[in-house]
Amino acid sequence: MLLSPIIESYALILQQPRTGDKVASYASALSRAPTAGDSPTPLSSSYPKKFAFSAYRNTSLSTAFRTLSLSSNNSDSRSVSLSSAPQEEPLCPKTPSQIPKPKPAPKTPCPPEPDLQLHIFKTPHTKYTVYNASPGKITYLNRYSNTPAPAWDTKGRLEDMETLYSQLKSQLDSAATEKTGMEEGISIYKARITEMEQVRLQLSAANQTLSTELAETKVKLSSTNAQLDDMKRSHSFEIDDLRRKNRNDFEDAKDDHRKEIERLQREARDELDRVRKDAQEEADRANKTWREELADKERELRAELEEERARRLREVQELTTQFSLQKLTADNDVTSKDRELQSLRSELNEVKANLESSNALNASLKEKLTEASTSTLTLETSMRAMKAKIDFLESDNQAQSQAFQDLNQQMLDAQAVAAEAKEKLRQEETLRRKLHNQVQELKGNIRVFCRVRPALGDEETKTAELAFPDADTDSKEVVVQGPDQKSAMGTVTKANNNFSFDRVFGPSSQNGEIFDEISQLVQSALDGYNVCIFCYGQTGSGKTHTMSASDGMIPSAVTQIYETAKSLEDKGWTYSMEGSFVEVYNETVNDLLGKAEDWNNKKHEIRQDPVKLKTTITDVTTVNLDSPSRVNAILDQANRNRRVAATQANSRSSRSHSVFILRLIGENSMTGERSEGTLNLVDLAGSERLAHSQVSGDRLKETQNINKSLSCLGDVISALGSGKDAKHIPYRNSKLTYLLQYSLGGNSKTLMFVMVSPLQAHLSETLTSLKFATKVHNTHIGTAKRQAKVKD
Ligand SMILES: Nc1ncnc2c1ncn2[C@@H]1O[C@H](COP(=O)(O)OP(=O)(O)OP(=O)(O)O)[C@@H](O)[C@H]1O
Repeated sequence: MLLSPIIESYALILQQPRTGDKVASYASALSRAPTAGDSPTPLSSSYPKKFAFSAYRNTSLSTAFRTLSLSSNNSDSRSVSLSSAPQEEPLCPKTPSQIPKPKPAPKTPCPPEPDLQLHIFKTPHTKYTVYNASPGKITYLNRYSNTPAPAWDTKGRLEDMETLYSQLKSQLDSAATEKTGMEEGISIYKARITEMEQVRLQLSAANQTLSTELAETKVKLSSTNAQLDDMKRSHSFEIDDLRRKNRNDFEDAKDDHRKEIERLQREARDELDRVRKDAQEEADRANKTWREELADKERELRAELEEERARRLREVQELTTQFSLQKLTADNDVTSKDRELQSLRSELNEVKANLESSNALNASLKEKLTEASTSTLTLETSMRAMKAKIDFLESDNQAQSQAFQDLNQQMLDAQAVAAEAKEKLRQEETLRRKLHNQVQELKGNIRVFCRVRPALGDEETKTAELAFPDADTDSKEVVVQGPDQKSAMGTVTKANNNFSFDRVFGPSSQNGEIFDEISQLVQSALDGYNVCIFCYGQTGSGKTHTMSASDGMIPSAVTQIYETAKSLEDKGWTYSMEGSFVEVYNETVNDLLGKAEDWNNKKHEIRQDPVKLKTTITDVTTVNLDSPSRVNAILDQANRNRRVAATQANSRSSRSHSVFILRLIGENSMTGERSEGTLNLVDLAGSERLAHSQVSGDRLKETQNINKSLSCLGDVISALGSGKDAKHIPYRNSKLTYLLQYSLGGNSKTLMFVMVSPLQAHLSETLTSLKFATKVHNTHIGTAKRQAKVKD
């Protein structure tokens, strides 16, 4: 009975799962081992013996013995054993190194536990088996018969007990030995634990050190990161600076490159100018030759003329003397004079021929200039090619730098040459102006052209007899058959009236043809001279058609001036054109570009500037002619105003003089020269004679005023021809002559168109007009001299 708790403890131990944690299981079993007062049963088996010792470690030997004795008294068994106790490794190794390491759980399932049996062997003849058939029940068996042991076998039991005692003692000894071993093991464990503690402390210290180092390393790392960031920032700044610098360098290089290209282009242009200059030089040489020839001719002609004049004067004196002395001799002298006159005529013809050859030279010069323009075009083409070349060169700067330098040199040379060419051109233009003026002077500063208009509509049958004998050659003569004349004998004859002018235009002539003849005068206006072109003739003779038709003198002159001014821009000239258009009606000046309604209210005064030789009209409209098309608008407005002012029976254009005043101001930016010319284009009122017009009242007054102003015009021209001083020229006698004061006489150039109607009904007026024109034609103004003859 006393052994049952121990057996139960064993059973519990044996029933524990076979895990590695045996120590915990045994401790648990011992915790339930009998305490003082219990009766432990010593174990004889070798392996559980240790635990028996443990079970009794707090029990005295006597108590243990007694307990066993008591137990043996109640049983036949002499020994106790655990028949099915597992033979496992020792639970408590002797050294720390023998501490069992946990083993992994067996992979195969454990075999089923057999019924627990405890065998205790005491003597050779007695056997006690403790059999635990069921919990709490122990049976003692005879060792031989394996039947329950008899209670009476005391001796056997004592022997068994002695045996058990000796066994117990030896077990206790061995337990003590084991205890010592275990204590040693414990001390070893302790030492080991101490060691491990030290190791742990060392490890802690090392850990601490490592932590500190880690913290320091972290600090260093963060400072390194900060440094790295700083470096990155500074590096990025440096990169930015470098980029900026690179960009600036690139821009500089680009600028230099662009400048280089511009310079090369300039040089190319200069090269072009140089080539142009070469062409110009060629023209200059021809021009120079021509000029020299012209100068020679001019000198010769002047000398001849002077000589002829002196000779003629002498001859006239001689003839006069001889005429007074001998009449017969005078006849001979007259004959001789006729011959001389003939010779003079031939000389005059010669002079004219020379002039024509000069004109031909002029034309050839023009051709050369055209050639020069052509070569300029060629040069422009080559310039374009050069530009393309420059573009190509741009693509490879490095390789082309040498070529650029060469080009640069060439262009510098060309620049110098171009400057020279420009200077020569300018000199050429100055010379051309001078020569042009000389030619105009040679032609005469007053010229008369005659124009016969065609018969219109049903006028064909009523025309007068007009002939143009030299129409195929000079076109200078017109022959008008006069009215019937009865002789004393009663015969009726018709006299031929021959008129000779600078140029005669027949009925088939067109405005364009006429303008060609006067274009040189327009050029003179551009060169700074005052020019006056007026149309004289009876009503309906074609004055307005010649002046103001769409292809008339006024539009054509403006167009030519505009074009010439543009072409002179190359030579440094800039022109401004101002136009005004007035009429002189009944000795009053009206503004044709103003409002016709204002004519009665506005008074316009003519003001003269004797210093600048300039005429101005107060309060008159002045239009800036910035394009040729403006002139048509001006002419339309003038016509509208004239229509408003006209009465039913009185066309205003027939009864007033209209004056188109074009002021041309040129400035040369190269030379600083300035020119100021005026072109007056005058459409005179009808020149019908008072006696023929048979009018009265207002019409009479108009006619009187017209005749007065036309007569004054004749007087002024006559006075100019007689060489009178400017002070004695009667400009002030009429508004018309006063207005044209600085455009008639002096250095000015005058052209009169005498307009002729082809009608028989107008014959008388035609003859009167032609005679007046002849008078003007015979007037010599300025340096050029003219001679003309009129045969009645
Ligand atoms: N050369 C010409 N060719 C064709 N028609 C012309 C020519 N000359 C004049 N005419 C016509 O003759 C007519 C009269 O011409 P215009 O009006 O020019 O004369 P005018 O002398 O100016 O007259 P007015 O003194 O009244 O102004 C117009 O119808 C005009 O078209």
